Amino acid sequence: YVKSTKEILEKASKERYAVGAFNFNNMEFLQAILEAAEEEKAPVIVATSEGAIKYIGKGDIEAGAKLAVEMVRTYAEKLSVPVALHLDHGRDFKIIMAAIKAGYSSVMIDASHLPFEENLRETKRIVEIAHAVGISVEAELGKLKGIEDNVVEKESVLVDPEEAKVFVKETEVDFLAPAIGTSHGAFKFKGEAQLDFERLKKVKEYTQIPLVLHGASMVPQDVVKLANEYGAELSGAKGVPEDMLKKAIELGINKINTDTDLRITFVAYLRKVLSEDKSQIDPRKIFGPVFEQVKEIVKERIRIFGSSGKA
Ligand SMILES: O=C(COP(=O)(O)O)N(O)CCCOP(=O)(O)O
Ligand SMILES: [Zn+2]
Repeated sequence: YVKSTKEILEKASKERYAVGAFNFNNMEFLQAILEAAEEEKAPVIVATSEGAIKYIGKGDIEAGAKLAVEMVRTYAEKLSVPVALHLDHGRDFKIIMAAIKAGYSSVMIDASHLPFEENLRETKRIVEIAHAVGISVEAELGKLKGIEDNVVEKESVLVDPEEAKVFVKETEVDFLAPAIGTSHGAFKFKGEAQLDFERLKKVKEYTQIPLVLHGASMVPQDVVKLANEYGAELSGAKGVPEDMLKKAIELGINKINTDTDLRITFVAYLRKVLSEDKSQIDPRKIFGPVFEQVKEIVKERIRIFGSSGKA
């Protein structure tokens, strides 16, 4: 059934577990994510980035947002688990408004590329509008970038817990994504994986709101190897280790954005199915087994996040 992002995340924050926020760009990814949540009896957040809305609407933003909402509602109303639809990395005011108008439960205003004061002003503006119509808001502080062990870079890239305290108080934002060293995609971290847990601990203490981890894909090496065996070129791919994810959840992360793990699984098994079933032309017989695997990786993530059985 459909439930608000805010209710889903406040329960997670109180009970110290995390809920997956899985991105989708088409019907099959959405089906796989929702089936996984249902089988794990877990609450789930499904998310579209601005690029996903443009892709679903073939460039027509209103149509894309509307179709995303209607696909989610049509599937979710049959499920026994709570589902929320979220706009990921909203930057374009028109797209954020289109998502709110179409019926998204929450929107991210991503102004983290702007100086602190401008990020705060932009976020405050979206919060005022969204809250007026019962929609919750996520914002980001710091930049999604792997960090070396040097102080200067850390200060310019990672979240400043003191700033986070002021930011959340002034903007009344509902969820915060503090940058602690993760980054999007399959090639995270320059050297060894490292996250700044000290900063995360302080941000939770100072803000006491649900926190979000972006760039959280684990990039499983067995799947990367399989993809490469069937012709992909993903050597050097690296993600967030399981023990670090679990520690981040203990320290107060409640929403975990995961896209790359689904993409890598999709690519590995699509290549495998196509190369093994050379006469197959029925998309259902190709996508069927591929998205079974995508469903499985989502179930694995839900179990690691601790939200299995929390519906
Ligand atoms: O944090 C994440 C995903 O992190 P991951 O790459 O580690 O899965 N996200 O917000 C997903 C961002 C997807 O954006 P786009 O559709 O423009 O490519
Ligand atoms: Zn992100």
